[in-house]
Amino acid sequence: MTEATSSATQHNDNDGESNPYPAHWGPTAWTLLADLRQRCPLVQCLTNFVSMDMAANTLIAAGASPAMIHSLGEIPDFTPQTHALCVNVGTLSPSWVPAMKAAAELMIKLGKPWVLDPVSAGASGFRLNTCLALVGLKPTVIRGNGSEIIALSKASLGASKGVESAHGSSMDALEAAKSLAKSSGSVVAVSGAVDIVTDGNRVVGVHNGVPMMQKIAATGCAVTALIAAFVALDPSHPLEATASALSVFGIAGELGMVLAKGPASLRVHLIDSLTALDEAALLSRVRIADM
Ligand SMILES: Nc1ncnc2c1ncn2[C@@H]1O[C@H](COP(=O)(O)OP(=O)(O)OP(=O)(O)O)[C@@H](O)[C@H]1O
Ligand SMILES: Cc1ncsc1CCO
Ligand SMILES: [Mg+2]
Repeated sequence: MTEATSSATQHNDNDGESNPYPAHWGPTAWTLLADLRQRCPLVQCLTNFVSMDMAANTLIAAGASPAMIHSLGEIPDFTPQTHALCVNVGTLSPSWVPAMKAAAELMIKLGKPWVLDPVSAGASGFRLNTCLALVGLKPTVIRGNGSEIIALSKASLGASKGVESAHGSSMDALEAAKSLAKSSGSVVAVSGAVDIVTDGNRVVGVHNGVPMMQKIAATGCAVTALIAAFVALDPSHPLEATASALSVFGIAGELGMVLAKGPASLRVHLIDSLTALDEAALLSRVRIADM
């Protein structure tokens, strides 16, 4: 047993009342990851230039198949072949918007899931209006940091540190996340030390990951792509799929951290750990709780 696995067993050994993490979440997350590796869902990503590499490698490490195909002209032929779509506005320019809308509309028409990452939604009017229009196209899941979810929920420009959250805790965005989930019909996830996932009524917290994950560009974008792959497997249970993807990605970070010397090597070891993640390590580390 590695050092990482042995310490994990201590905090998730189902020792009755002292353990706040219901035992069903481990098998739920493992079943989805095993299914993902078996079915290798094709995930189309219209994503920002910074995240293309990290998101593609995260999808491959998990067992999915990424395609960073974003031109409007290819959508009618290509998008129907996909199992899920990820739209990320990180390096938005006006020429990208028609393709984002067309791909999302086509997924809805085909009854397939799509996921929105509203990077820095409150940074400018153009970005906010684009994100609000995309929310109107009924994403299955919206995943952002605290500032992004608050800006979307209030439909107003707001404080952020560029693409990073200006809010110290994801909990600051809990009410905004619930309200956005209710108004949009989407599952909403807020990343942070504890990732919050809500459908507007039910709320779960995912207590996996390590703080250094924030020091790697595009970990948030990568986990949004991973959520798209998980939702492809079971589109009728997006809350379970989203919480499981966040937990699996966080666990890969925890395991990677054992070998990492800093953010650059954590990035490498996170991808390696996600590739190698087995049932025993996953079951001992999943930390998802009702809130
Ligand atoms: N303090 C923390 N402790 C543990 N995990 C964290 C912490 N902060 C963030 N994470 C994890 O890091 C990942 C990225 O979350 P973050 O909130 O930094 O996204 P983001 O701001 O959208 O990132 P980016 O825009 O760079 O892609 C998530 O998987 C999240 O769970
Ligand atoms: C740094 C950065 N700028 C636009 S998108 C992006 C990646 C993290 O969201
Ligand atoms: Mg982000």
